[in-house]
Amino acid sequence: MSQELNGSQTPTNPAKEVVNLKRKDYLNWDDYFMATALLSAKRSKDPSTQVGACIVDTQKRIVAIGYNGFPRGCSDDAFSWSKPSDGISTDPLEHKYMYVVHAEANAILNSNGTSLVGTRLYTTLFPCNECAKLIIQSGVKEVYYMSDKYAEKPTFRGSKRMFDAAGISYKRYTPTRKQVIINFDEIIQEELNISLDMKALKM
Ligand SMILES: Nc1ccn([C@H]2C[C@H](O)[C@@H](COP(=O)(O)O)O2)c(=O)n1
Ligand SMILES: [Zn+2]
Repeated sequence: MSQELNGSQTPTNPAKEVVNLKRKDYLNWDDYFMATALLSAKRSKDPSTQVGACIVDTQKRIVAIGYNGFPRGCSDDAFSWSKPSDGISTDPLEHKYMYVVHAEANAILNSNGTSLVGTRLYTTLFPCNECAKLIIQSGVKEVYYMSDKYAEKPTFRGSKRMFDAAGISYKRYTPTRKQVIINFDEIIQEELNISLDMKALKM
């Protein structure tokens, strides 16, 4: 028996199945933002610890990224990446700590005037006390970190104390996958294969 539709009804076909080719292994948001922080860290020239940070707004838009490096104009060839434990020099002016801008600080500076109020910061290393001050003052509300390897150092204990007082939440991030691979070669090869296929088809 056929049914008549009145003005407020729309025709539906419950028997029809939607063929959905949506990928299943796409990156989830958190892995994507932490991977962005990790990719950013790859820009760092620090020989011992490369740090990356990525700041994301409530609409899941990346508003800033940064990594640890020397300030603009302070060339990596003129300033040293050594540190006291290297035994190269005892002069603090020869150590990286005097000059390096931390990843989180660089990310905040790179936000270029965009409000960071209510944002979330993904960082590959827990923020130090100096970065914690900037994070708090710029309005970042949440911190996701990968490593807390310096947790026992007073500067890192100090940041937790400030975060607790300021109501900033901080959480160690556990990725949902083992790796994110970016294989330039594979992409180039795929394009070569396609153009070879096209040529073969024309012949
Ligand atoms: N949250 C942090 C902590 C440290 N950094 C930077 C500062 C140095 O370049 C490096 C640490 O060097 P290490 O003492 O491990 O030889 O990481 C940062 O950007 N953000
Ligand atoms: Zn710092």
